[in-house]
Amino acid sequence: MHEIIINDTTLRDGEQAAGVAFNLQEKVAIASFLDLIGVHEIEVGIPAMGKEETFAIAAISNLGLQAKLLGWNRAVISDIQASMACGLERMHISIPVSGIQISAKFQGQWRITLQQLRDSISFAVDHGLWVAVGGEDSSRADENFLLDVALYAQEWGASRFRFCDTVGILDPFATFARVKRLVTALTIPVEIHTHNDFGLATANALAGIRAGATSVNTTVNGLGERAGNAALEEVVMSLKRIYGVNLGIDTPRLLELSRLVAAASCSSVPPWKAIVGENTFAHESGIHAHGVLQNPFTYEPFSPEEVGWQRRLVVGKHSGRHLVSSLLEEHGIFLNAQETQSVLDAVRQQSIEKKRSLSIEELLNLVQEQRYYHAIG
Ligand SMILES: CC(C)(COP(=O)(O)OP(=O)(O)OC[C@H]1O[C@@H](n2cnc3c(N)ncnc32)[C@H](O)[C@@H]1OP(=O)(O)O)[C@@H](O)C(=O)NCCC(=O)NCCS
Ligand SMILES: O=C(O)CC[C@@](O)(CC(=O)O)C(=O)O
Repeated sequence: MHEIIINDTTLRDGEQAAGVAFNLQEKVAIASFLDLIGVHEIEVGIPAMGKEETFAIAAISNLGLQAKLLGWNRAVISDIQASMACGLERMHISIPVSGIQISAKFQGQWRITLQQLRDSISFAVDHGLWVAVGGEDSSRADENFLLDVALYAQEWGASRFRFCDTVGILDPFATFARVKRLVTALTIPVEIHTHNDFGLATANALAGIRAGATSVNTTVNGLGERAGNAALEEVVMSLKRIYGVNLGIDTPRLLELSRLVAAASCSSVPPWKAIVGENTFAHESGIHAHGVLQNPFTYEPFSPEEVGWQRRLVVGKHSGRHLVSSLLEEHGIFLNAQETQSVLDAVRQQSIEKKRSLSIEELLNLVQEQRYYHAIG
């Protein structure tokens, strides 16, 4: 597959998630960690937001990171000036491209919209800046109009065009077709930006890449507006494991990064969240655990260590004899078939009462209780 750039927007679209507000230290820590694990580009924020944001962005910009840093701007010259004042040299300029957005923001005057885009690209290019343009709501735009905007952006000096599925309404097939059309018509690279309103953000990001997008927006844990964005960890691991594309990202540190962002965003990651959820390499069910005990790949797509986890085998309502025996044998306890079954029955009962799996200590206590019952019975 072609070269793929990860342009992570945890610090911009991620932070736009309702109720999330990173402080200076958190922004710096997240940017530094993204850089440390090898993320290629970071959209650091929106300098037009004012003092606190520009202070944090300037601090990141002064770190001398390897990753390329982009500031997000409206097609407004004062926004770009604010980005320049932070020391940024790469500008992302966003412009609405759908009828509904142009009506709401530019009273339907698409000529004025285009003029503002041209003026802001020219301003940035004249100041020696690298410019990317984002077509906000590209997925709901008239396809010919979208293409015209992208071609104008290219002609006016933009070096990349971002296709945004702003309200996450496309499926992977439609994403592929729309992005392909842009990739075929443009000479500048295309970036894909997807939202998760129907749970398709990662699938759509991959479809965009398959269609020829060479750059993809991600956020850690899929954080972002409404249902969020394509998750960094999902995109990176899908590219690595499904498509065999190694981006040079230190994937064993993805879990640490996820925890950093979860703490900074005061939001916990669901246990079943792909790649970084705590259940992703936990096995409780009897049939699965039996398989995993023979060969972990029976029920794992790749090794847990590859993303920073360790495999967990836990006993609970759905467990079977093989798992119970195996865990007990690790603690030097060898039971016969009947004893194992009675421990398993007790595990099921306790698990239902407690509404969770049991810890190893609880399992060992159960064995002791069972033995006691047998002794007095
Ligand atoms: C950018 C920001 C500083 C502007 O604040 P504000 O001046 O108080 O204005 P509002 O947010 O209420 O309204 C947005 C304005 O930007 C305009 N606008 C929206 N998108 C635009 C674009 N891509 N290019 C140019 N103008 C745009 C709107 O038409 C509206 O203009 P108006 O003030 O002339 O009516 C503020 O919205 C902010 O801090 N935003 C950060 C988060 C955010 O909105 N992200 C969304 C990215 S799409
Ligand atoms: O970069 C752009 O042009 C738009 C990016 C955006 O994130 C804007 C948003 O809704 O916050 C989107 O999804 O359209």
